[in-house]
Amino acid sequence: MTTPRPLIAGNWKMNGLAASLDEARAVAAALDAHPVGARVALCPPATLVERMAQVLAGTGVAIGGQDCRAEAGGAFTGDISAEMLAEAGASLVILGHSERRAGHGETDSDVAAKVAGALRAGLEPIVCVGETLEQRQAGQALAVVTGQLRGSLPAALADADFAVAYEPVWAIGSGLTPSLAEIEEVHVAARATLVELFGAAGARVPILYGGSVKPSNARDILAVKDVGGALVGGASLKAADFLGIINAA
Ligand SMILES: O=C(CO)COP(=O)(O)O
Repeated sequence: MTTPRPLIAGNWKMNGLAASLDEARAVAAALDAHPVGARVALCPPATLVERMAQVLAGTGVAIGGQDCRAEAGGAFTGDISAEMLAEAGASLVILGHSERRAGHGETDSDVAAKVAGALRAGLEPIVCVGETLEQRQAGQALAVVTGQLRGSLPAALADADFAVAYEPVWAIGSGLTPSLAEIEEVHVAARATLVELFGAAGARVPILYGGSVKPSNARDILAVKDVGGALVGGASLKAADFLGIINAA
């Protein structure tokens, strides 16, 4: 059984106006000049998905959304559906990011419904899980992560391409990261849960690490057992930094 290529995905969050597309262009040009083994994706704000897809058409960089609503359409002011993202040119979507879980009250079952919506539209979901600092300090990190996986991953994923991202909430944007041993402990537990839920297919699902990944720590983190890529926030906004991480994979 071959190991899937690592996935390095950039999450621009609510950053980026049209001028930022130059950074995406620079990433694609560098990868064109020096192809890499990793799969690469950029997830801009929804307003830039279509234009980024046009800018990056024909390059190896895939485009993702940062969230979608579960329904295909309807009276849901301000929301967008997976079908809309797909039509705009996205092939992936980040779901269940901690900033959505905390800031928008998304529960595991909300996330599972969104995952089903993404599959309906043919998008590859990247499903995020991760503990808060309080939960880690209380010794609950593994229970939180495996519980979120069980609640957020519908059975329909058994026949689909998807990825999981372990993002400890306290490591996001903080410059702090867990130790390599702590990352391995969570990824190994996440792998066991994926195998329990999806059998052999669960053994192949990429489990990304996210939270203060930068060029200087990417190589060590990406070498950890069961780390199958990275979900990168701040360091994905500048082409040079993002390329430093991509080249560490
Ligand atoms: O939340 C993240 C990616 O989804 C991580 O953000 P940072 O890389 O900025 O810590």
